[in-house]
Amino acid sequence: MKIAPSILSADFAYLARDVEKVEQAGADLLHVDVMDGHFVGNLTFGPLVVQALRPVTNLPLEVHLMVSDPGVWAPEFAEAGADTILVHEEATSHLYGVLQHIRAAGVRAGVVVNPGTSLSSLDEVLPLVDQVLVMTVNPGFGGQKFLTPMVDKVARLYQLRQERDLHFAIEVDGGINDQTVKAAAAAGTDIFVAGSYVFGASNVGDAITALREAVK
Ligand SMILES: O=C(CO)[C@H](O)[C@H](O)COP(=O)(O)O
Ligand SMILES: [Co+2]
Repeated sequence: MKIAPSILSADFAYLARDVEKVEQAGADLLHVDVMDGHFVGNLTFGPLVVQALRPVTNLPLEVHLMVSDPGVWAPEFAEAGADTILVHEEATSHLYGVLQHIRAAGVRAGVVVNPGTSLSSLDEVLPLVDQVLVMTVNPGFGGQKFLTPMVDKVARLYQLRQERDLHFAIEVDGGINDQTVKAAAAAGTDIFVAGSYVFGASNVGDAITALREAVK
């Protein structure tokens, strides 16, 4: 399993310190929630923050683009040093092209589905992506409750991957803690985003260990 702490729940006044903490605690990558106040009702980081983080960590940076114009912003985040860029299916009518451009920039490309979006809408892009992110909360805010019905969606995605002999990583994002991680793992998740559970803990290392122990 890979654990991707979401810096949405970090202390922004001490971002580099918090990133270092999770890196030392054994996190596998860093999840950066980019929100534009339009696609979702919250406003967070721009490419300059990714550029600033790049030299302070060796962790791969994955950028979760919750913006209305992913085709406009993806090249900016690629340039800033993103290792993976995740684009919402719901955000663009040019999904295939945006994913192609991300890959052409030498960056891993992923697609994201909101809880209400069917996996069938990903049919044509699945062979093109390195990662599929299943939202397990409605996007926009950290600290929300895990949507249990999404476990079945992950299981269906896992089955689809096998049937079509594809190799994308399966990721979940939202409401992951030492309980919800179990069902998500059993359904076939490879990468777990965790924001409030990790950064809200008194010891981030203990929180990361608890996630790993919970799925053993
Ligand atoms: O994309 C997100 C919200 O849109 C965040 O990555 C997600 O909510 C993580 O936070 P938490 O683990 O606290 O739910
Ligand atoms: Co996210």
